[in-house]
Amino acid sequence: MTATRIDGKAIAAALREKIAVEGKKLIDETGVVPGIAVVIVGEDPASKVYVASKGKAANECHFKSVEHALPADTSEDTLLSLVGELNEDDSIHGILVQLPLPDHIDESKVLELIRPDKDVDGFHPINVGLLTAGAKDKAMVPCTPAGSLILAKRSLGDLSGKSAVVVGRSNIVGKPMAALLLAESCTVTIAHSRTKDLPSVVKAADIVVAAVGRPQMIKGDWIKDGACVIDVGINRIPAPERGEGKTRLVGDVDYDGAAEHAGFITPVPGGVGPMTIALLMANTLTSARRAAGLEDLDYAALLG
Ligand SMILES: Nc1nc2c(c(=O)[nH]1)N[C@@H](CN(C=O)c1ccc(C(=O)N[C@@H](CCC(=O)O)C(=O)O)cc1)CN2
Repeated sequence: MTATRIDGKAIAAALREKIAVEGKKLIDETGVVPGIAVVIVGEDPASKVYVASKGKAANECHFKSVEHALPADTSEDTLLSLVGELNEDDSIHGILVQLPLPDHIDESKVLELIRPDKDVDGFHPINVGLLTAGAKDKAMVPCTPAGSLILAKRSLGDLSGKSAVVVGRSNIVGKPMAALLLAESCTVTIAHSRTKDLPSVVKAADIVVAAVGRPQMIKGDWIKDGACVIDVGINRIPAPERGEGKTRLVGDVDYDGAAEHAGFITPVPGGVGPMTIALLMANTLTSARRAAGLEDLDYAALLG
């Protein structure tokens, strides 16, 4: 079997276009301009690229977009004060603090200060609790898992009764992904570094979500024939074949090997990553619509 490649880049672009139309409609009909503030601390090159992409996407969606770039030695108190100001700013509907933060800043303190209704990352304990309690319609859902779910549903249709394995138990991806799959009535296993016989656990799954942060760790012959493989990993590895000192991005899955078994598979780059940014725009629009007293949009349905 040769898998169908899931074109996350194209799907994300289509979704951003739909959001731009809805953003414009909201502005024209209510005067509410969706506003997002992205805060970055330090000089991490990858984080700078992601933050720039978020600003560009927000502009294309007709949103107000504000970037706060703080030096790496910014104190925790300074960052907390900024978040406090953004919480009070009525023109800002979404606040995102780019992760990772420098070691001297307590990440959970910062994330817990963001007002839950402006928490477009979905990392605040209130949003985590709503999602875990099965009330995802009231929550802000983390962008990467929400985007991954859209890709899986577009590939397989109804996920009810399917077996899913999420490899990785991070708060950002693994745990919310498992909650979303459970809400779709999948039978969900969360696998991690202590899981015994990981290849067999993966082999049993109709849906494999790889979010472990280890380049090409999941091998092709671990994948069940016809499975849907969603690769969340973004790892930069040396690529001497491209020239001295060159690198390339790979996922957590051995793409070529897995594509021989899977029915559907996301590439890296061009799979889940672009969906993360599209869903951030979706969450910002949701927050602005809620502030205007409007109901939530169904972004999967909007995509058609
Ligand atoms: N506050 C947050 N911090 C981080 C998150 C997050 O969701 N919220 N996720 C990641 C980084 N991230 C968004 O912030 C992100 C990562 C990757 C991509 C992406 O589009 N990747 C491209 C490849 C880009 C490249 O060439 O490097 C792809 O996969 O095609 C978007 C967003 C950690 N921090």
